[in-house]
Amino acid sequence: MKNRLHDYRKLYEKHQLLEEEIPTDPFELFHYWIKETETNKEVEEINTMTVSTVGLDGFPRSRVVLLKEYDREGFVFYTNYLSEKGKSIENNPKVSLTFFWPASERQVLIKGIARKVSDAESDEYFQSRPRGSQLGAWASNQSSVIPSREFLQKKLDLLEKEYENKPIPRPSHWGGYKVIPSEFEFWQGRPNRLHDRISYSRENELEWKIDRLAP
Ligand SMILES: Cc1cc2nc3c(=O)[nH]c(=O)nc-3n(C[C@H](O)[C@H](O)[C@H](O)COP(=O)(O)O)c2cc1C
Ligand SMILES: Cc1ncc(COP(=O)(O)O)c(C=O)c1O
Repeated sequence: MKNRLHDYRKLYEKHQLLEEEIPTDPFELFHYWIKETETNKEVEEINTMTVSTVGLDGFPRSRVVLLKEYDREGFVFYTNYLSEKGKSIENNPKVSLTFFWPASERQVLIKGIARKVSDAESDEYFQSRPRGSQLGAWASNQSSVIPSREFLQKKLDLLEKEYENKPIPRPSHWGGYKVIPSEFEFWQGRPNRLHDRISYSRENELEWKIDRLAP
């Protein structure tokens, strides 16, 4: 059976991205796009991004994570350092991030190097999470094969008893990565599939080369 999705056809026409209107600093444009998307209250989880890594087997692998912080240096997400992605990053810190905001017909691609954030930063973020999520980080040996759902639940039950009325420390294998970009691409959907694509490549600490790419 062939399932055709040919009739999904959206015309992109909400915005444009023109050289004369963009900042020289890609972080500024990213910030502007996030802030603008945030004003649309119908958009959920604007901080989701796809992080792609190169696995130990040489294959790329992508998965969604939550962007928790960004500044003029980079983009931070939190995860298990011993997960598949954690092991991949330790072996090869070259990653890409992809944001897709359908409501504003925009995509942002980022190429960069992932570095662990400091223990102090990871501790601070971990302590801000709900206790359930903190215990979840202890309970889940992320990416490993487990026998059943019950196995996880039992671990959680034991952890709840162990940490009853006690602060929950951050597992040393759980923390943040900051992706330091060397390239950004801002994609704005336009009619006739002739989208605007503006790329920023890092030239030095402060300067970026701006190019328009064919859609
Ligand atoms: C909306 C959404 C947000 C997620 N956020 C995170 C996150 O911030 N950190 C994380 O480790 N996994 C997050 N996940 C789960 C990951 O997609 C993935 O399943 C998990 O990190 C294991 O990936 P790996 O086995 O490739 O390392 C999220 C999934 C979704 C759908
Ligand atoms: C496995 C996993 N770890 C971490 C996170 C980040 O969650 P939090 O917002 O609790 O830090 C998520 C979010 O979905 C997740 O699924």
